[in-house]
Amino acid sequence: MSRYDGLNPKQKEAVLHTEGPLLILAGAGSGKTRVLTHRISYLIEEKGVFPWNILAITFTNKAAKEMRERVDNLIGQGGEEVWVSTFHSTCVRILRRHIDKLGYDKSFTIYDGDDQKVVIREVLKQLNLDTKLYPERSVLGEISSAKDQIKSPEQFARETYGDFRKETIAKAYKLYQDKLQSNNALDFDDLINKTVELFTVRPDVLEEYQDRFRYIMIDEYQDTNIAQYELVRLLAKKYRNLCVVGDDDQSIYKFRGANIQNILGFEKDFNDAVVIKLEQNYRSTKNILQAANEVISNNFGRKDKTLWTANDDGELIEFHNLYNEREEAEFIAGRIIDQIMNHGKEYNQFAILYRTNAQSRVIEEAFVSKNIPYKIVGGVNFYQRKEIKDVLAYLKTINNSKDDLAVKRVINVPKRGIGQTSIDKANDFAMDNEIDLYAALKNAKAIPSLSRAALKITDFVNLIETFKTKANHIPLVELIEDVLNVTGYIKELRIENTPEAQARIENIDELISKAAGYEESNEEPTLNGFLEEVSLVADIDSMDANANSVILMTLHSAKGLEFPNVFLSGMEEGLFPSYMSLSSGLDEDLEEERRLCYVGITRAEEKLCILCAKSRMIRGQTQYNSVSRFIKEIPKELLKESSSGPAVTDPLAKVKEYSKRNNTFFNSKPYETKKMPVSNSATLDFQVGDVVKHLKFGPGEIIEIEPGGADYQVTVNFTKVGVKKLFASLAKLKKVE
Ligand SMILES: Nc1ncnc2c1ncn2[C@@H]1O[C@H](COP(=O)(O)OP(=O)(O)OP(=O)(O)O)[C@@H](O)[C@H]1O
Ligand SMILES: [Mg+2]
Repeated sequence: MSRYDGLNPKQKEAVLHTEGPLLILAGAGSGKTRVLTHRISYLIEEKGVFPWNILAITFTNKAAKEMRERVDNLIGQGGEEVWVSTFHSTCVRILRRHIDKLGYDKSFTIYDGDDQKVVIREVLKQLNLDTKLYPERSVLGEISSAKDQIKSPEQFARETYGDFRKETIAKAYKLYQDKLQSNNALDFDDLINKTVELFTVRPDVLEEYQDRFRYIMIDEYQDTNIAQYELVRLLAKKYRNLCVVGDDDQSIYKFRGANIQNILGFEKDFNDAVVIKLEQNYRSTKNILQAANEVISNNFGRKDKTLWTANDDGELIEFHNLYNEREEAEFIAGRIIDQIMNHGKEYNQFAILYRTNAQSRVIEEAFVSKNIPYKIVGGVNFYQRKEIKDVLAYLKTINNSKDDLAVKRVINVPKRGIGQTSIDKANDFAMDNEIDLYAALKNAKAIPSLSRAALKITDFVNLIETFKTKANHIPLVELIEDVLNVTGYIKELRIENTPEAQARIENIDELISKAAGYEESNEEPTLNGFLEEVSLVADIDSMDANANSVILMTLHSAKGLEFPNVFLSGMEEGLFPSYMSLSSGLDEDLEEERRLCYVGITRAEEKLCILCAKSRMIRGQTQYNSVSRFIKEIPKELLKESSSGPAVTDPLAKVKEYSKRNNTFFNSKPYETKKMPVSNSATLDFQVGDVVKHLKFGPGEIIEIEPGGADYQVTVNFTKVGVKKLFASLAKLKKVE
């Protein structure tokens, strides 16, 4: 039996169709990603294609890593020669070799969102623009969307002629771009656009890559933007072996320029494309899949698809309407503990998904107080932390001293008596002479009115120069340690000796471990390579599938992933669908939210639990929102209220919870009021004085039983762990006869 027999006939057809354009358009969990990995192995093993002739593009680094693992498992040796990477990493690899042809240095730096903000701030200042009228974020947003459409500053200016505001933004865009170039830096959008530019101005380079990537595959195709599509179109033009897989119902990045038209455009640009539809879902239970199908069927203007599954019906979908966000968090925590203690589940089988990053904090707090290990994906990224950015800025300065931002970040960190005025003078000097800041610093003595600061600047330059020399001879880890010691950075933290400083030291240690790992896993580790790897790590990479912890992330980050148990939290009007999508009044915005909901529901394999809160603190204000319309779109026979109560620790909250369950739960039609099923506490089979056994704590004696609203609170004196108060319905105590 061949490994391809495990595929259904449609999937097999897609795997076997290797020559010419192919579009696989299919719903969630239908095996699109699986088809791609099998296709790669089929090309290599059955068609004799060289691994290095294959390019597979995924949406996140995490997805690339997973695909790489699957490919390695399928084909073993040689698999590592296949390029499996995101659009951004693919472009970085190409640009590192060829960007000099566009007038950049090959050691260019990649700017993240924070770096971009620093640059745009300078731009707005230089153009004397009022940041109230031109907020940084919105100017950056407009620049980014111009870049998504591959519009140069000049083209943008031409198209906006006559519109004063846009003309001003065009000027800002131009200056922003000039600054990036003189810093020898690219932002994330540039990575794609510069590669397209390279391929356009240098057909010879394009052809080299066309010959290299004879077989191209793209996952999550529905979320590519115009620039990315152009890149693919160029690469695939010669051999036309392009296979894209996607689901128009999961297009959730319109705000980043993703363009559903690309799916339609594909059929136009490659008019002989074969289209294959997959209709069987292998991921979810019947109930979960039906709920997803029902919700998405409310969108108009979609390609109609019928997705079915041979999986079991599974459990009903739970829905809980809680009092506020804290109770929601407590509920989730209680439920997870119950599942772990009484149902043999593991932490890593749970994922909590939410619409906005800010929702995670309360859930995190509940988890911390209950000792639930968790990993948060997104939010404050490790690489956004001050100390990490500082150390990296040193490394960037050593690697590419044209990077003015990095130089400015470290020139007086730790403090070495170089004040802002001196830095400004050096900066002016650099601008006047059209050189980079570091070059100006090297010439400090020539800068007028620097006086004593010139000496200190020269010391700084000498320090960096020593590191530069060392960088070529010593391992990366040693270089980082050297930087930390010689500059006194670590000493300063040690002297500070606060828990916060300690945490910073631990983070730096973590970065050193990261560098050591990089050196071990790369045959030719370089400082440049390390910085590149680090700057490409999207938030999602902090997720380690092997770690046994609960995963918290936004719905956007969850795309393509699957988990046995999923909690969808904060399903309220104004939060999900978002206030923005409701207030715009545009159907397309609401439909994008609904697609996001479809993505969320279809992440669940076995169990889905949907939550909402009657009141919620958002940006410091309590809001009272009604139940999300998306919940109302799920047929009520698929929903149920769970039978075990939440682990509410505050007794008053428990009473509130009880009255809510019996009076107000589901009070908004179309749902009927459902009575909380009598919890097992009503039939307690033990009394005070009995010896009982607990799954985790072992044997103990019942000291007290207190009746509560919906449950009993039982006080037990355990032989091993002492006195504990437990909720009867959660604790599952067994009387020892
Ligand atoms: N023919 C098959 N037999 C058994 N399991 C399958 C088959 N096809 C897919 N699966 C399993 O179904 C699950 C979903 O597959 P996959 O992740 O490839 O779907 P997808 O279409 O890419 O989903 P999404 O739209 O969410 O990205 C995976 O666990 C996969 O291993
Ligand atoms: Mg997929």
